[in-house]
Amino acid sequence: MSQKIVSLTVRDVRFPTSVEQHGSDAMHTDPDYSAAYVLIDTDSGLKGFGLTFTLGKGTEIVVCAVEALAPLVVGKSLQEIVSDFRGFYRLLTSDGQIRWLGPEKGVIHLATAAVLNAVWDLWARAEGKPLWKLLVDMDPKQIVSCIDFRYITDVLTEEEAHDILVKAQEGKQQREDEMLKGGYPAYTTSCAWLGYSDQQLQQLCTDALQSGWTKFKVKVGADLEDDKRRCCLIRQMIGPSNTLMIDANQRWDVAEAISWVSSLAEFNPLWIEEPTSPDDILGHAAISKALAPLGIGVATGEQCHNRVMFKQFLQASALQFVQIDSCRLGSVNENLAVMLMAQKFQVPVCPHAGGVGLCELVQHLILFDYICLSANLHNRMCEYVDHLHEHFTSPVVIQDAHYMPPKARWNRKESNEEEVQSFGYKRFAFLKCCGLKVLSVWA
Ligand SMILES: C[C@H](O)[C@@H](O)[C@@H](O)[C@H](O)C(=O)O
Ligand SMILES: [Mg+2]
Repeated sequence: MSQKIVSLTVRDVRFPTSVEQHGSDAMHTDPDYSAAYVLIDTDSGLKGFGLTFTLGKGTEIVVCAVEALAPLVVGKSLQEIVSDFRGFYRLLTSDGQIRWLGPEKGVIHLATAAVLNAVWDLWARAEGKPLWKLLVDMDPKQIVSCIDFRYITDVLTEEEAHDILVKAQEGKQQREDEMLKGGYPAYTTSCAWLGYSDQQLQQLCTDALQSGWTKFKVKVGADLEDDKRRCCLIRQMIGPSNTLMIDANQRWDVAEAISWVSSLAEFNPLWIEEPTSPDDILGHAAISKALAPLGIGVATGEQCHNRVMFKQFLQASALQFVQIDSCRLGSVNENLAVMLMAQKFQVPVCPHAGGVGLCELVQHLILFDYICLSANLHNRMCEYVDHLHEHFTSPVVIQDAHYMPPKARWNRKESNEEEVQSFGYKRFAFLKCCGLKVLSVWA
């Protein structure tokens, strides 16, 4: 069957997370976790679901951008798209009248991600596999055929990428079995959003320790004395051997970042995340260099808007942890490019997932990264936040602080609408929202 795409619709979905300060940080003090939520319909009845993560009012603009891209998608068949996925990626990112808005950055790139995430979902459903499994089962040639290597061939050519993937085939089955059994290691950010009180932080940390969490991220950057007190509190609670990370969400200038983080070095953080402007590659390099003697790495990526930026971060040794994001970059296609470059530079990938739906999405990418690329778990972990999973028909499964791979197989022939919304790349069918309850209040 051709699976011709007959329509693409997009919804503005918002959650009032700011009311209880969930997701708050030094720059986003009142975030309402939101999504531009895309539905692709085909002539066969098969659907694809995709989203991009945004905050509150900004969602309106992303929705407009998705609508602007829709004519490039409607009328194409899934077969046509995936037989030249690189070409389709370029089509979406190179439109003569739209690319001026980016190119490949900002609102238009978030929209590209939402659309492509839905296309990947459609493909995974058509194959009857969760997305990670679709990727893991693809041969290296097919994987590289999805990637646009334009602007990165000075660091990674198609041939090199292919060789990296071929080399990593060894032990692949064993790693897949290992993941199915024990899952991929995760860390939690949910104990220590900036707007949480000390009491709340302590309670959440106690609960998290009891549930088996060993790696914790704390928001910092608004007030140094507050940061010292909160880091001290959490370090005391988790003990010296558990892992602590800190995240400033772009709050500082370069020199300020170095001195502020040096003052927090006694709490032994593994990384400082987004210490300064996400675009300041050389600034991040300076911070990395200054903090290396303290044993503190620099992590960034949630607002690193494309593969070219990641290329330069890697070339400049400006980051020690690559935080890919399934919605900031151009979906799976561009994330594959970044994971391959990270592998070449031997820098660990630790995906960003602080938002609605990001955990559900990015788990598929990190499973691919481990099984088909890195074969390494040292200093590698995927972020987890404990919010809004109830809005997904199949939320992520965390066991003993590990992401358990989605195992669903979707059989098109036996499906009904409920099943359609329950399997595949993700299952980001926000049932409650699509019932418009949340939408009508918050949109
Ligand atoms: C506004 C958001 O919650 C951010 O604070 C969040 O994505 C964060 O930077 C993270 O690393 O999870
Ligand atoms: Mg962050």
